[in-house]
Amino acid sequence: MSNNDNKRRQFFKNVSAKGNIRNTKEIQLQRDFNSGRVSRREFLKIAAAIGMAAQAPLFLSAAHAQATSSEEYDYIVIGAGSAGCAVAARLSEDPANKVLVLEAGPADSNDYIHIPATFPFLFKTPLDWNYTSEPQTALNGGTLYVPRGKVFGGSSSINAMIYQRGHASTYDTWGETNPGWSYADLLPMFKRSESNSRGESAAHGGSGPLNVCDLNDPNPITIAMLEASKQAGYAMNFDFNDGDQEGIGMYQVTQKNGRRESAAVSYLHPAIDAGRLTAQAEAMVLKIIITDGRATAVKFLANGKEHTVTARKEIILSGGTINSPQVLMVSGIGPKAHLKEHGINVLKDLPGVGQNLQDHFMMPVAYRCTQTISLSQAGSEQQAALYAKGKGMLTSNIAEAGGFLKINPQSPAPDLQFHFAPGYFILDGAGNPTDGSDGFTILPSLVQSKGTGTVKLASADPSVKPLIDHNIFQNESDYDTLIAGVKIARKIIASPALNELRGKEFLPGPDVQTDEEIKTFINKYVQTIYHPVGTCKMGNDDMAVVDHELRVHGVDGLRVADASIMPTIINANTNAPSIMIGEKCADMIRNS
Ligand SMILES: Cc1cc2nc3c(=O)[nH]c(=O)nc-3n(C[C@H](O)[C@H](O)[C@H](O)COP(=O)(O)OP(=O)(O)OC[C@H]3O[C@@H](n4cnc5c(N)ncnc54)[C@H](O)[C@@H]3O)c2cc1C
Repeated sequence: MSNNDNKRRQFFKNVSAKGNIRNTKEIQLQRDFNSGRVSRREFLKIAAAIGMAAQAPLFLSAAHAQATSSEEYDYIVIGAGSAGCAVAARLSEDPANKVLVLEAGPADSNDYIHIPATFPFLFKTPLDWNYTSEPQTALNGGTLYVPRGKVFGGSSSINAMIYQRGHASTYDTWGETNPGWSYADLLPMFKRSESNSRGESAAHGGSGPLNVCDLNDPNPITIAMLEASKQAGYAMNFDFNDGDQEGIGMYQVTQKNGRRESAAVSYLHPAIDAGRLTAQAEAMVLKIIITDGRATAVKFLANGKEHTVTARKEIILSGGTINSPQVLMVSGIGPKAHLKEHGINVLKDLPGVGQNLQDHFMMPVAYRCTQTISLSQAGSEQQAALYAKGKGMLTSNIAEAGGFLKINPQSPAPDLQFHFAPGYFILDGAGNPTDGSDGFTILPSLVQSKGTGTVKLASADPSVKPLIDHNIFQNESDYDTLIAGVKIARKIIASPALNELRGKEFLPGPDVQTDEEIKTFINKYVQTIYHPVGTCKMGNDDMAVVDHELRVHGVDGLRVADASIMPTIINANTNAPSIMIGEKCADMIRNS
């Protein structure tokens, strides 16, 4: 049994003992509903009777929404992730639009999605596409783990819930060649999506579907890390999204009452419940069908059978940065020579499909903690009881705080981000000590990496994982930023505010001091921050895949709306921008 399985079991024992997770009756009801033994109406009635009503919409599987080959829709959205949920829900606001969402993964009924602190338990489960990069030259053949949500909500159902938009200058650069994409153009989209618990302001929305708030119960270690940062000389930042990104502070999170606000919770479920759209779970899209240069239908696999549904108006591909280029390529849209290599009939030669992969990279500076107050204690009965009240460690998003600094003074935006975790977070959690000890971690994060990578097909068969090559540290200067980050993390941790909590340095460890030693350590412990973007980039150059209205160049009736369209990576976490892209796409379709 893996370390993760053990943790899951222990955690479940404690939490379910307090009855805060669904009880046996609720689980049985869910099973009966999923298998079709009870109808949706009966489900809601029984859920009300057993006191599950408030949560019931989350557990309503859309498995009953079966699209069949004979059906036609106005819009078909491929992928119920951050962007897909937003675009589909917005399009469905017009009752004249018949909208279908096809999602390869299941509905989001797994408890670990909704309990914030348990998202790493979803890694490498069936709710994760569970990709691994190709061996990386700079890492001496080492690989990077690339989790991607395969479930309603997509990656927003398994992410760390940090709410960030990134620096305005990145969008302004996009806007130079893509009309309508400067930060000033996009701010209304960010605000429209957001309901910030601090209220509406010039920078924030107060009544959008996506709930954003301060953490209900920040860990005392996090508070001490902020104080230590101040002592180390860094400015405090109360709001990273109001135009001034630099400094250190608490992160706002996509949560409500201590529960996750995924794009499915905020956009998709309300639309399903209102009967405005059809969302089909466990429907794996195999191919977009192009007839005479127009995308007309989608072929998908559900319950072991292939179906083809027709789109009267448009198809919107929101499969995410890894899967969207794969779906395009297996459908005949992509670099000619590469498609031919796999025996795919080339319908549109677009050399940029799968190119321009960009990501963020981070690494742990971890210390033992001398008090038993870190997230290692999150599975206790006491914490389970607190969780029932929307408090305690289970409401933690793990990366509770952090900030942004500019290491290279020429950089238009901060190039180094920090993630502060009041627990261990080493090698995607898989490298955490197994002794149950307490610890904390600062993760310096490279957010303006200079290289680009690729997503290529391993096969024409859509069920075969594509080849992901980050080409990490293609540019030697990227090391300098992370090495600077390690030194700053150590400086912060050495500050007096952490005197009562600081144990021994666990990683890199006292022996690792020179730049060369730190570089060797980085090559062993670096990981992605799970922010791949750019593989179907927007623009009008030869390598662009979509135009500024997200329409695939040279193919009618087909748009891409997800993180893959970013021409350059923003310098912060990518969920809110992906949702914004969904909002923007819906707007452009409505106005077309
Ligand atoms: C572990 C983790 C932690 C993260 N932490 C944060 C964070 O704290 N803050 C933040 O801002 N960002 C975070 N991110 C990044 C952020 O969540 C993503 O950038 C964002 O969700 C991407 O949205 P998307 O719409 O591009 O793709 P996704 O949300 O990944 O959606 C793609 C959807 O398409 C579906 N799909 C793909 N192929 C097919 C197919 N063939 N047929 C049918 N369906 C298909 C997928 O199953 C998925 O549901 C994190 C990501 C991960 C994985």
